Amino acid sequence: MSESKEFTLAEVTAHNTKKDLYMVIHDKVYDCTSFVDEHPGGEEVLLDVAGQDGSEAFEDVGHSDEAREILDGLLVGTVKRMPGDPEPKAQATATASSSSSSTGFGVGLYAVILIGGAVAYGVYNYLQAQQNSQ
Ligand code: HEM
Repeated sequence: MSESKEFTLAEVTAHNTKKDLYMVIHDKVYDCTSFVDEHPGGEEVLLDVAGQDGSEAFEDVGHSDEAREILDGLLVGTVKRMPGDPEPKAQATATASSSSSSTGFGVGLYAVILIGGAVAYGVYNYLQAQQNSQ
């Protein structure tokens, strides 16, 4: 099998058993069938993401360079994204976290405007009172 073969996500999904296990990591397709029994983290975790995008699961563990070398040896192709396919996992997470942090900033911004307005109003009233008393 050549490394340049392209798979749609639907094609990868079909390889979801212990005897035929493909996995997508960072938009590359890996045939992990021969590695299932050797995985130091056990076969269960690999079966959990069989035929799916395992990028997040793989990165969460903080696999070593050695693990990444093994991964290179299992490469069979790349993902061919079709219209309507879900976004790559890693990117989807980044978008989600950046949008949540921008929401936080939005709330903070409102607070600054409100407090700033209240302070300005207080100062204005104070100055008026000062002027009136003169
Ligand atoms: C084909 C993809 C994968 C390869 C080649 C691989 C390879 C390895 C290797 C070599 C180790 C030993 C520690 C290290 O060198 O980092 C390891 C540990 C581990 N892996 Fe994976 N792994 C893969 C996918 C996954 C996935 C998808 C998960 C899901 C959570 C996972 C979970 C773990 C865990 C929990 C350990 C720690 C085991 C321990 O220290 O007791 N691995 N993996």
